[in-house]
Amino acid sequence: MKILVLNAGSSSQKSCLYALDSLPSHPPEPIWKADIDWYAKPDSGLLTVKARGVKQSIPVSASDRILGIECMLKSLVEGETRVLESLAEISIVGHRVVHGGIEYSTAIGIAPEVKETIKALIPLAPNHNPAHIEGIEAIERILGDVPQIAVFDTAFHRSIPPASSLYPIPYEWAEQGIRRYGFHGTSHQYCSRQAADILDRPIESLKTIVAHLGNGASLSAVRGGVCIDTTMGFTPLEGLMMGTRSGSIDPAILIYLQQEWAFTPEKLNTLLNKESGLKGVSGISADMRTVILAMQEGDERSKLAFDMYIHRLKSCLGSMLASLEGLDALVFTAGVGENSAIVRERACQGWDFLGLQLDKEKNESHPVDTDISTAESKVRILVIHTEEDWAIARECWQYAKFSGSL
Ligand SMILES: Nc1ncnc2c1ncn2[C@@H]1O[C@H](COP(=O)(O)OP(=O)(O)O)[C@@H](O)[C@H]1O
Ligand SMILES: CC(=O)OP(=O)(O)O
Ligand SMILES: [Mg+2]
Repeated sequence: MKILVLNAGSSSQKSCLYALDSLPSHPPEPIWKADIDWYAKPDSGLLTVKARGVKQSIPVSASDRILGIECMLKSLVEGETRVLESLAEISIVGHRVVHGGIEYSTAIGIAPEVKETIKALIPLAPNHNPAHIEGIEAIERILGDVPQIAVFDTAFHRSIPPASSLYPIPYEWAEQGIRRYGFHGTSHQYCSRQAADILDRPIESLKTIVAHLGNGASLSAVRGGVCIDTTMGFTPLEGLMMGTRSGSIDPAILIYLQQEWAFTPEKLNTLLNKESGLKGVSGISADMRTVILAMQEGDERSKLAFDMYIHRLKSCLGSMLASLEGLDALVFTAGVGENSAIVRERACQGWDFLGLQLDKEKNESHPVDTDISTAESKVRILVIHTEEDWAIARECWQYAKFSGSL
């Protein structure tokens, strides 16, 4: 079975193709991978395709994204990256969908009403849900009625109990859907299961915190495989300090900026989502690598941005720890979590009273899917390569199996 996965972000469209005869226990390599960076150049995007040992870069239009996605799919059947005779060989398409609202707690086939719900949720995920709709409509146009599945970032967090999923605001607002949804759920779920596998312990016995630190960043508290708390909220803006997002700030700042500085909601949205976080504080970059380099070269604002990032990460770790009332494993994942030894080191400092001890050497040895705590540590510290695309493909496989199309 050929499963195509589309993972649309605000600034990129990632995609991969899996060819499966059976469901493997470990993530297989996709046979084709593509990535469109819509902002690669001021006037055009850049498509990068990797397949059959070849890497190709092709400029694509950024003003008509559906055309760009068409170009990406053509590379499956044409040229040096060709891996299919025809696009009709694709049996099913899985989409990462960031916001599923209160409506969806599992993956679901994309019927017209599902598409309408994803559209209706655009105000709650303005940087993500429009891109998912583009991806779904591009597939409809190019592949006709191939089954499409939505796998929601919010689904894994539906188990969070009301004491942590509701805000202390007029209760009627909660009844209208203003509550914590949480995001990156596919990654949190995959990593918490993988942690149990690596530790060779039943997931039911584990209290785990997953730190998904990418461009967007969130923590989850997982008890016995069930999510009980997370740092992102009604939208992916709450919680940790991120690349370009502020994370949590006093809500009265927004009232002040509107009343005293005449900021419009649109302006606030752009400034808090795209011009804050590491980028806003350092004034240099949203990319943790660049901020660390500048800090090491003596740039004061980059040092401040880094210190704030760590402070907020540790505060939120404390909050997840309180929800779990204990901790067996702390997992680092996503771009920053998997690659930055200094972020892991600083995040793990000061928890001696918990018996949490990082092994410095292991931490600096580019660890993947491994334990980086000392033998004496009472809490295991793991680095896990997140496999959101594979988790989505697996959902597609299961959906196809149970719907009888396998
Ligand atoms: N070696 C590294 N050190 C620090 N940060 C890194 C490193 N490699 C990647 N990153 C960070 O990872 C981020 C991207 O993470 P990723 O999980 O791919 O994000 P997303 O899926 O949200 O786009 C980049 O912005 C970069 O800051
Ligand atoms: C929900 C979210 O923040 O996603 P990403 O990290 O991909 O931007
Ligand atoms: Mg990501």
